[in-house]
Amino acid sequence: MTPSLEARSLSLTRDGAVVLTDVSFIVAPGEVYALLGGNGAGKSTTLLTLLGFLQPSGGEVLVNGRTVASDVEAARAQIAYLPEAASLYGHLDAYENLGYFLDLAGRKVTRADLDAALDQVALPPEARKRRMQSYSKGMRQKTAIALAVLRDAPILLVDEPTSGLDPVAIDEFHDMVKALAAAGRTVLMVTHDVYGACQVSDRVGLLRAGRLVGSFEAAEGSRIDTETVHAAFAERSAP
Ligand SMILES: Nc1ncnc2c1ncn2[C@@H]1O[C@H](COP(=O)(O)OP(=O)(O)OP(=O)(O)O)[C@@H](O)[C@H]1O
Repeated sequence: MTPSLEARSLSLTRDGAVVLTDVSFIVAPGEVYALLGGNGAGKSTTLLTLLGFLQPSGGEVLVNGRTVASDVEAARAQIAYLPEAASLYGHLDAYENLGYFLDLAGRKVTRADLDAALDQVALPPEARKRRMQSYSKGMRQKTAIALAVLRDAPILLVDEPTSGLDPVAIDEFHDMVKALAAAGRTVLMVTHDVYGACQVSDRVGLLRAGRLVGSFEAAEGSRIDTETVHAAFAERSAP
């Protein structure tokens, strides 16, 4: 099966500094993959490279089996990118935001379609007509995920999804990710959160100083062991 996302011996230099070195991973369709690492490990850089905003200095990145550099627009059309702060308009309500961005993407949707997507992410109906500047981070994130669902993007790239969320919102986010994956979408999330990564992911890659130093997979019918990943994360020097 063609992977949804792939990094092949990816290396990258930013402002003369080596930021990624020989990073390789595969994310299969319908899989949740967490790229875990500390500050400055290269997680966001990896996402930006998959989106074609940064160019590899070595190796390549592929979306659905095609090198991103060969057709950046085709790659981006497959991807919904959720940056840490969801970029929606505070002076518009949820319906207006979704309508505006879907219009830009050339999608025609009805109010019923919007409500169905907002139901799916459990955004309370009474909030939907409120300006988004009054939303909590969790509510903004739900709206952004509803947008990704309505755009029908098969791949979601999510940057630090749970930072600043309360425990209930974190659980809701994890449930959404699992539901999206169960419906066949591929999710790559970058995070510092060992526990969350292990809860929700099929596989976890550990990035340290731009190198992938560990890869963890759940045994059949169980979750990835948080203790093992935490111990690897906490190691000071790369093996
Ligand atoms: N615009 C930039 N120009 C040059 N170097 C950058 C730039 N942005 C990030 N870097 C450097 O690239 C390295 C990786 O940064 P990146 O943002 O990918 O890390 P990260 O793992 O996402 O970190 P964090 O968890 O803190 O968000 C760091 O050393 C950082 O200083």
